[in-house]
Amino acid sequence: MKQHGFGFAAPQGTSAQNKSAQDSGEHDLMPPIKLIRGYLSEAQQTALLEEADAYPLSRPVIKVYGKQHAIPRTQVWFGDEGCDYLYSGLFINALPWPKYARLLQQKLKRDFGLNANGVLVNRYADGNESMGWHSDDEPEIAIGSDIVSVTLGATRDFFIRHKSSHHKISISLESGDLLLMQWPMQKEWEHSLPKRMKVMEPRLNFTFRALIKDFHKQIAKD
Ligand SMILES: O=C(O)CCC(=O)C(=O)O
Ligand SMILES: [Fe+2]
Repeated sequence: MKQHGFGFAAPQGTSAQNKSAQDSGEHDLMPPIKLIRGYLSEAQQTALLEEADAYPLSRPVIKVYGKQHAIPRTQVWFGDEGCDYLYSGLFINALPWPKYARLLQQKLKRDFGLNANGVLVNRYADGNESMGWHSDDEPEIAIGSDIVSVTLGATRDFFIRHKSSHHKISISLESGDLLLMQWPMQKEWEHSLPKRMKVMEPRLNFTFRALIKDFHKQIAKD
């Protein structure tokens, strides 16, 4: 792979906050998020996209309402040792961090103090691929931790909906954008990535998460 001589330095002007969140309701109920447009430079985006060409993505089959379905996207989980993830009833062993995903994790630590020890990478081949409504509220996610989502490739709409009022907002996420989902968003809000048939290009999304190390080993012992 080509080497990109840059150090994932802290960005200039990480100022935009909630600006492009389109409020579709009458009231001002807003999820605890921060949106940073253009968080990654073009060079950083290229490095990650090129690296991702070699990621061992798979399309696991999960149970939804009692029926088995192949997920409408492909994914891979990278993380520290002991940071395995049980996601939609699926046990995923952490694979070792690739170089640029690791550099991005370290940059998020510098810029936000984020203690992520794993990242779920989702790839949506085109607008026909999607993710349904859910919260990232698995028990192994460390209490009080934020989740950071970084988008590469195609622009896609991202929905956030309040669990009880169903108040919904839509954010158009573009390549290089970062969405910080702050604790306790996952308790009160769900999110989804709807299908968009006009989108022909692939999109990659990295969600960095802080897991309780050895959570599953602990459970097995109990
Ligand atoms: O692709 C996205 O923007 C959303 C990904 C997501 O919600 C997840 O991985 O849990
Ligand atoms: Fe999610």
